Amino acid sequence: MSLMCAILQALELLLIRNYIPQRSFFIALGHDEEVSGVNGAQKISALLQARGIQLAFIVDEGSFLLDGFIPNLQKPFAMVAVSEKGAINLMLQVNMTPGHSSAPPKETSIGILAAAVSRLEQTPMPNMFGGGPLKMALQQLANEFPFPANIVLSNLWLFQPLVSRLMERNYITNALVRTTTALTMFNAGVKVNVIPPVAQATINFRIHPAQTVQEVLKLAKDIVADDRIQFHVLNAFDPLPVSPSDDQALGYQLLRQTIQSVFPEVNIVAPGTCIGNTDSRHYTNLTTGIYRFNPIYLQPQSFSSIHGINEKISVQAYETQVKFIFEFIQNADADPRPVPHLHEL
Ligand SMILES: CCCCCCCC/C=C\CCCCCCCC(=O)N[C@@H](CCSC)C(=O)O
Repeated sequence: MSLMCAILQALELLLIRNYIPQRSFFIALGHDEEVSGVNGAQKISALLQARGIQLAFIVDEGSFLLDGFIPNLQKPFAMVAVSEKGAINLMLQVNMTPGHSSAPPKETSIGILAAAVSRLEQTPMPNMFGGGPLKMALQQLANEFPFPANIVLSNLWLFQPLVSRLMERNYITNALVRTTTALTMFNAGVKVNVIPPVAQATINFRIHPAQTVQEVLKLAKDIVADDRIQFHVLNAFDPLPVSPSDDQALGYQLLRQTIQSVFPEVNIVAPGTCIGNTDSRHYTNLTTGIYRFNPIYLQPQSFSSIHGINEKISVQAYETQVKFIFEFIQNADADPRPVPHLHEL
């Protein structure tokens, strides 16, 4: 929400200054972003495609200036998400004969389903650490760590098993190394003395970039291993492709340049994976450069306020958000050539 307001406010400031852009900018604000984007972003994307428009890159929400997420890393760093996890909403259902609770059967629909979802919760999907943006980010961050972590991260060919285990210890970094399994809904029973005929549970999986919808479904079926349980895929999509982050990647380099200018205290800009889902997945038909970055600091203690209690942003952080977008639009307008990568900041 704050990002949307910041975009509009930055545009207003540009208009007040009679700013006339040289290149075309599209501002796409979907009204249903939190519930799939099917009637907003998906339709905007189809309309742009019908008009023959191709985009140099797009920027959406989905990652931050991360502060305190990795133990021993003293300074914050900017993570620009160049990919995004996939997702499956899977509904499990058990149908049993209803009856009077005074003489219950050995197993009920609720008991069978509860055991199944518990198996899913207790059996994490495999740790997929080993490639993609996360490994690149850790290698870029290596020199920011004190000894011996710097040596460990510079030599992932040797220490990969150790690092992948350490990542599992924290529930946020764990989400970066595997497909996550979240039990989000459970419905059964309408009366205290009736054995219910139907029990339903919904599981929200966020798919690691190295896996697919089909692979995760197969794993889930193998873990549940109970023919009495029906599987209904409510909706699903594979992880998003990885956008370029090399020296020639215009969108990434413009973000890096603007981050360095607006947040001079940040030494490292690294590519990463968005663990949530954004509207940007509806725009893969228009560009291969999709970058997710919200120019605000995020600390682990604020993570739970996203979609949680007392979600907020300080006035100062909001002002910086506006400043970032104001500068980013002008930087993107100034020169269509990628900005050379500076290794020493
Ligand atoms: C190198 C280690 C650092 C690890 C830090 C990771 C921190 C990531 C922090 C935040 C991720 C927030 C994700 C934002 C996504 C916001 C959008 C959103 O909520 N989308 C909904 C929409 C669903 S529609 C299918 C969602 O449920 O994801």
